[in-house]
Order: sequence, then C-alpha cells, then structure tokens
Amino acid sequence: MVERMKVPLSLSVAGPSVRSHTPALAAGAILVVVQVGVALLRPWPLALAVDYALGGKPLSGHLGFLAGVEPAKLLILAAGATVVLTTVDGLLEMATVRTAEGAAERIGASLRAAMFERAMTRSLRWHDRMRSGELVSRFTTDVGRVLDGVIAITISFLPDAVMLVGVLVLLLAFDPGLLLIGLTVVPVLAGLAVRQRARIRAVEQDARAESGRLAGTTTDLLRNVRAVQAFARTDHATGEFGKQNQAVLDVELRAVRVDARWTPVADVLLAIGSALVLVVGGMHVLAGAMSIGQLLVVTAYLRDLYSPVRGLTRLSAVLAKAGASATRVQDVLECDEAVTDRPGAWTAPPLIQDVRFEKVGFRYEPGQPVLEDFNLRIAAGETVCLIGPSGIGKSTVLHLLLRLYEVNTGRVLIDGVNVRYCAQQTVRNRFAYVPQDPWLLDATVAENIAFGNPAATRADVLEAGRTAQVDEFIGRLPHGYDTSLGEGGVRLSGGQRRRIAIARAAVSTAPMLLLDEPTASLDPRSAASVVKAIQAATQHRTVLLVTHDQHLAAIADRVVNLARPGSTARASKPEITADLKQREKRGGG
Ligand SMILES: Nc1ncnc2c1ncn2[C@@H]1O[C@H](COP(=O)(O)OP(=O)(O)OP(=O)(O)O)[C@@H](O)[C@H]1O
Repeated sequence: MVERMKVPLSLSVAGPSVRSHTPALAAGAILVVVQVGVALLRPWPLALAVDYALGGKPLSGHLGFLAGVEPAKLLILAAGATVVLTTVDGLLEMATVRTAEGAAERIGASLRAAMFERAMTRSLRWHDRMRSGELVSRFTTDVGRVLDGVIAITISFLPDAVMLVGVLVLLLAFDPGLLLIGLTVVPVLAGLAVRQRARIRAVEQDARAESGRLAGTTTDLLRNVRAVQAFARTDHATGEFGKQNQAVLDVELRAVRVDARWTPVADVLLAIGSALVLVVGGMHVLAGAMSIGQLLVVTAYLRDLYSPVRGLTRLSAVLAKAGASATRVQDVLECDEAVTDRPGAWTAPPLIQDVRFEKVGFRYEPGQPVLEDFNLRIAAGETVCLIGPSGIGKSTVLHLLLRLYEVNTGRVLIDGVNVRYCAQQTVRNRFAYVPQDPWLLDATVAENIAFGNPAATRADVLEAGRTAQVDEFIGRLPHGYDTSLGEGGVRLSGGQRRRIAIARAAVSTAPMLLLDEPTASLDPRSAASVVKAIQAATQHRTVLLVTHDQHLAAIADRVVNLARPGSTARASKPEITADLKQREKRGGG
C-alpha cells in the first residue's frame, strides 16, 4: 500500500533531467495554449454560415462589419475561415509536438545516461542480484513510459486543462443553464476515473515486474545459446521463455481489459450529458429562445468540454503507467549500494614496498564466511602463486585487492595504507587484472587491448600484443588487430581470448598484475603460449597468480596455499611448487 501511494510522486524522478530542458517544455506548453485558443474559435464559422448565411439572421453587434455581404459570399467566407483555423490549428500542433517531444527525447537521453552512470558505479553485490536483462528493460521500456508521462503532462494535460477552463467560461457566458445540464455527468465521471486510475496503477506495476523478468530470462538464455544448443536444451529454453512470456501476456491482457473497460463507460456517460443538452437546447430552439446556430455552438463546445474531460481521465491512466515505471527507474537512480570513497580519499600509494592482507574477514552472504582471519604479504617485485581447492576464495582475494568489494573485517594495505581510505579509482590503477573469464568487449582486438590503458598508443598496443603472444594468431584474423571480436570475443578460441586479456594487462602501466587461472582449460600447447605470454608481461612487476597449473606455478617465487576459513594462508618455498598436486591431495592445508 505504501509502495502504491509513492507512485505518483515518483514521476519526479525525471525532475533533474527535466530542469535542463524546461525552456523547450515551456515553449511547447505556450504553443499548446495558443493552439487551444485557435481551437476555441473553430465552431464560430459554422454558426455564421447557419444563422446568417443560410438562416438570414441580420448581422449586428460585433459582426456588424459584415452587414451587406451577400449570403453566398458569407458562406464562402465561413468555409474559408474554417479551413484557415484548421490549418493554423494543425501547424501549431505540429510545432508543439516537435518542441515538446524533442525535449522529452532529450530528457530520456539524460535520464538513461544518469541511470547508466549510476549502474556502472553500483557495487558488484547489487549487480550480482540484478539481472542484466531486467536492468536493460528499466533503461529502455521504463524510461520510455516515464517520458510518456512527461509528454502527456506537457501536451495533453495543459491543453486539456486550458480547453476545459476556456470552454467553461464561454459556455457560462453563453448559456449557464445548458452548461449546468451538460456538467451533471462530470462528477460521476471523475469518481469513476479515480477508481480506474488505482486499478491501472496496480496492474501496471505487475506488468512491468513481469516484463522485467522476461527481459532477464531472455538475455540469460540468449547469452548462453551455446550451452543451450550444446546440451540440446532448446526445448527447455523455449519452455522457460514461453512460461515467462505467458506470464507477461496474462498480466498485459489483464491491463488491456482494465483499460478497455473504461472507454465505453466514459463515452456512454458523456453521451448522456450531450443527449440531455440536445433535448433541453432543442426545446429552447423550438420555443424560439435560441437559434439553431447557437445550439450548434453549444453542442460543439460541449464536445470540446468533454474532450478534455475524457483526455484528463486518459491522462490519469498514462500517469499511472508512468508512475509504475518511474518507481523502477528510481530504484536504479537512488540505489546507494556502492563501494564509496570517503571525502578527501587519498591516492593509493605507488606500491614500492608491499601489499598486505591483515586479519581479513569477508562474506558475500550473511552467515557464509569466505575468508576469515586471512593474512598474506606480497613484497614489491615478488611473484606469488595462490592455490587451494575450488570455491575456497582465491578469486575473492583478487576482488578484495581491487576493492570491488569491501572487507568485512581486517585490512588490505598497499605500502602500509588501508585501501579503504584510498580513492577506488587510484587503487584499481595499481593493478592490471586478468580475470578467469577474459571479459572481452564487442570491439576490435586493438580496442580490447587498449582497454587496459586509455593512454596507450597504437605502438603500445602492438608491443603488448607481441609480448602476450597475440602475434602468433593475429595474422589468421581477417583484419589483424582491427578484427572485430563479436560479443564476448566469440570469434576466438579460449587460449586466444586469454592472450588478448594478458595483452590488456601488459599494456597497462600498473605495478602489479593479478592473474586468475589464466591457463585453465587450455591444451598444453596453448597453455605453454599463455605461460610464455605471462612471463613476458610480468617482468619487473609484482604478481599475484591464481592457478592449478604446475608449469605456471613454477614461475612464482612463492606458493601460498589458501586454507579453509579459520586457518591462516600458508606460504611455501618455490622449490616445493613441483609438488603442488600432492599437497592439494593432502587437503589444501
Ligand atoms: N558474487 C558472489 N555472490 C555470492 N557468493 C559468491 C560470489 N562469488 C563467489 N561466491 C562464493 O564465494 C566462495 C569463494 O569463491 P571464489 O570464486 O573466490 O573461489 P575460488 O577459490 O576462486 O574458486 P575456483 O578455484 O573454483 O575459481 C565460493 O563458495 C562461491 O560460491
């Protein structure tokens, strides 16, 4: 209930983006008001034609200047005036739509930019929970719906409100009795509109949640299409998609039914109002108290009165949808789950002494410790190999060094300075990271390598490619270093992807390299190439290496065996590295 009450207010989520486009929105609003003024004049040429050109009524008062004009010319004049007013109305509408919708699109772009920036800086804990498809659906569909709300307020609400007031004033001056009769249906309509709005809001919240889940499922299945095909699970995938798709369809159909029910209700009520006015007004005409032209003007105005009333009730539906989406946009924009820097955070030291883990405790989930009382010192220039059973927390150690997650207890230090007090950007600049999954972008080989150092020149990239043995296979790619790799680097083998990731680390100027199982699942030849690449890339740098590969471990100065929570990491001398497998068998302690 509290959630639903929040919804209308949450449209203000677009507020900061709206402010910078206020002039364009204001221009759109002014154009809309002028357009309403023109629209209000539109019934008059018809009255002129009916009463004066056809009915022979004498022209006097404010129409006196037309006295003496022949009826046929008066008819042409009235017809011409209708065309002119309709043209001006149309041109004004075009200008309004261009101005207001253009501004809305720009607001959408800044809203998406703000969301993206926010999402990029949220903690990995948040990303671990949020499915990427769900996030994309918030960036696209939900932002779109918020914009629909902004547009509706500018180019529907304002003209409808101005039109309503304008028509009410004119009708009041023209025939207050008929106005009152026409308005009798409005309170009933307003009451029903309020109820309708609450229903739409509720069903739209469900619809957006289901659509988000569908986007999440779709992205997940498409990203893993190789696994789906390789395991011959296309039927299963189609079934999973189908279930979610059906859930979206069910809730959307419910929304359509709620929405559709409204149209006849509103129309019948408004028709009753018009019928009442027609009967009473017609009686006035029959009694000679009113001309046919005047009755036409009243009914035209009444139509103009009902149109905004109807528009305003529809607007409430658009705003209900926008409100449901705005809550989802707001969740992203206001999420404060991030690894944050303290005010005045220091620059991380240059790493000339060591990095240290002191009594570090860490858990991803409450009650499930991954590291407890973990201690490790790596001296500058040293190459340390971290081993241990799967799931023990080796990759986690690298994540904590990068400050991707904050430690729960203890400290991680660079040259004796706690990384918690250093700006995260500067901490990360001290490390070049080669993750288990090489994380290649849908870009060229050269761009992927240069990702490791924004200041890298083409020559630096080629040099890093040589160091990381990328040269060994680059000649076989159609455009060499300018070959596009496709999403996730699908066009490369596992070993080739790893070497590009190593080249990315090699091009970086960071003093320390973090390598996470860089030779895992490679054949001996590719593994040997990768080991060679690592040896070349790690010269004169401090290295922390996670691996089960004896050959790779052999390049380390020291091997550290990560133990179960509660025990301390144990270091061993390099000569013991040859005996790695045996020690692992003894229980990783
Ligand atoms: N993002 C996460 N959210 C929750 N738990 C996680 C997350 N990442 C890892 N874990 C858990 O933390 C523990 C340590 O994971 P980690 O990846 O550090 O192990 P590892 O020693 O590198 O394993 P492997 O050798 O298999 O790569 C595991 O039990 C894992 O299930």
